[in-house]
Amino acid sequence: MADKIKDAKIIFVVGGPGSGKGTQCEKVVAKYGYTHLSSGDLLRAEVASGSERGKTLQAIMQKGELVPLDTVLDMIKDAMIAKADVSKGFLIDGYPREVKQGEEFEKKIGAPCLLLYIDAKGETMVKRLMKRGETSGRADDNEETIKKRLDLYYKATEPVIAFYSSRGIVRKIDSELPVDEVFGHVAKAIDDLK
Ligand SMILES: Nc1ncnc2c1ncn2[C@@H]1O[C@H](COP(=O)(O)OP(=O)(O)O)[C@@H](O)[C@H]1O
Ligand SMILES: Nc1ncnc2c1ncn2[C@H]1C[C@H](O)[C@@H](COP(=O)(O)OP(=O)(O)O)O1
Ligand SMILES: [Mg+2]
Repeated sequence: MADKIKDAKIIFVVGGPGSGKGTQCEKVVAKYGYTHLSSGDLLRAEVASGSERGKTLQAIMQKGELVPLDTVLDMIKDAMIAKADVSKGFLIDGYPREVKQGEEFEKKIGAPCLLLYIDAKGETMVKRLMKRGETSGRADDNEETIKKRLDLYYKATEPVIAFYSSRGIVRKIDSELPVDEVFGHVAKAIDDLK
């Protein structure tokens, strides 16, 4: 496994709920052809399959909590293996959500070369998620769950940024700007890798 993907770049995309991670990842895919793996999307696909495991996951996500580390890491790992031969880079979106997830990822898969920290204010994220909730159909895009997700982000995920900052691979991106301007900064961070 580690062998197969050793030449591919691994980029962690971290930010609060509704900060714009998915939006920016789509644009990176379009410009750079990297493989986008969103932990949330992988989990929602499992829920959509109607499996027993999916039902358990749905209940956790609806409460705004984190699903067990092993579940999400296995899903990401399987998805990476499936693309290992063709991918020049992986965008790991929504992972790690706590420091422990980062440590386990590195033990089982490899080290990231960049962490894109997609940063928006709490009130901005809430506004965007309430708007997204009008059409997303997502069980967690409602006021009560959004508040829990935000609290958990500040408590569990922000320490991830400090953890990787000490390694010098964090690029903080101001996501209050319009989408294309945000992408300008994202693209710069990726271009600087070369
Ligand atoms: N820079 C931005 N300016 C305004 N709206 C944005 C911006 N980035 C994302 N959005 C909107 O905010 C919502 C959340 O974005 P999304 O990419 O799904 O965030 P995340 O994956 O971090 O939860 C979406 O409805 C998206 O269209
Ligand atoms: N790395 C991870 N560890 C544990 N749970 C995760 C996870 N990634 C996603 N989940 C679960 C809990 C999240 O509240 C939910 C939705 O995640 P998401 O789609 O990444 O949200 P968003 O893009 O709005 O930030 O899925
Ligand atoms: Mg997302």
